[in-house]
Amino acid sequence: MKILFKNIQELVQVRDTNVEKVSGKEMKELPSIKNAWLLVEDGKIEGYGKMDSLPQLSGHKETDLSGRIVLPTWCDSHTHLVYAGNREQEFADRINGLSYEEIANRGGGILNSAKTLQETTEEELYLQSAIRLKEVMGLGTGAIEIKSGYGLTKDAELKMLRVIKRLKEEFELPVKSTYLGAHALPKEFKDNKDAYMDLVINEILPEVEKNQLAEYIDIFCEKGYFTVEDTNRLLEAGAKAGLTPKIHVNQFNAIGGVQAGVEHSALSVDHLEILRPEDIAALQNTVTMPVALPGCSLFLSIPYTPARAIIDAGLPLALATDYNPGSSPSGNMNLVVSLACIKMHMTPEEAINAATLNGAYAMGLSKSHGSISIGKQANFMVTKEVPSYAYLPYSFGSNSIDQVFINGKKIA
Ligand SMILES: N=CN[C@@H](CCC(=O)O)C(=O)O
Ligand SMILES: [Zn+2]
Repeated sequence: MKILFKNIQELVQVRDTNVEKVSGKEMKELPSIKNAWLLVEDGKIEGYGKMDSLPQLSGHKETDLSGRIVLPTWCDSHTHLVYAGNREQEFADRINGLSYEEIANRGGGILNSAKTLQETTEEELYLQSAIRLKEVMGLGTGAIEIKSGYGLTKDAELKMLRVIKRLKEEFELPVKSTYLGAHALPKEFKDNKDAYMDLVINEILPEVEKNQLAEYIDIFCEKGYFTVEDTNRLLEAGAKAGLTPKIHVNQFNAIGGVQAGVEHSALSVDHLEILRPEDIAALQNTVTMPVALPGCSLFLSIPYTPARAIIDAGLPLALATDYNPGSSPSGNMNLVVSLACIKMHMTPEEAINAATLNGAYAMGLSKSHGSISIGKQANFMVTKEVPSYAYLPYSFGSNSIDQVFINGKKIA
């Protein structure tokens, strides 16, 4: 069945399918068509153009979108959406003066979430996660990556990854899965990190590979968590198991994680709140997408990723939510796009490019998602009556998204 959307006030992010990411100055350009039509057939984008070029059609359904803007759905390339319970008590502790690091050192933080998750059944974990996924889809997310890393035992890591697999099977949007066994060191391994790395690499990874539970591999490369040596060791083993790296680096300290990611042809290096000129230099002419997570900077009151330095150096940049219970308990990409404009000095065009096409690239999806292009999946969102696309980040905190379509089907 063909569906025609007509009289669209502005159709945003229209591109040839062969544009897989945008970098540097290109990020300021957001190609769009005013007073447009969009034709969808069998879940894919069949055509688009200006209303005065609308072809003769028959046997199709029509929807009038006067006054509405249409954009591709958000591509959220970094989340920890599968988790059990919440950590609002630690939130209160931080308000009362404890730092994220102090909370982690007291056994809170990631280890706190891991304890709760280990005690939660697989079914319950699925149900909690499915509620979050439905919520973010309603806010315009049409492709998502989800990590393990709150299990930290063989059973619990595999439980998380099976839940991600079930979300993949039961939801229409593409879900990419990342194995993050090396997220934090469990208490039992406090004095023996190598033994934990052995578990992550020799016990859990083979199961992940055998059961095809992940596409990507991740590690928290950070002082007090895992070193560059741990990162190299894990990523080598991951490559043998067919997993591409997407790694946590430079959140609190720059210790060489960017360089390690680039050397292993990481698809993305994420966080980058603390970035040195040599880290920016290392990213030049590579396949690695830098990913900023401004929700985490807001929530933890840490620096924002220096987007201007990255983009002005000619690099691409993607934006993602980092949705997780400890450092970014929001999966709202609209808020992320607003924060990028307000706090990271990105223009609305740069922020929308970063949250759509470049986000798709950071999940290996830019051939099928992230722009309005003929042959791509018809994943798009329709705004309420708003004056322009810049109104979306400008009106931070308001929900300007009225309808969401995944594979041409209205899901919200
Ligand atoms: N930094 C490491 N992992 C998560 C936070 C985990 C947590 O605090 O639960 C992040 O990306 O911010
Ligand atoms: Zn994260």
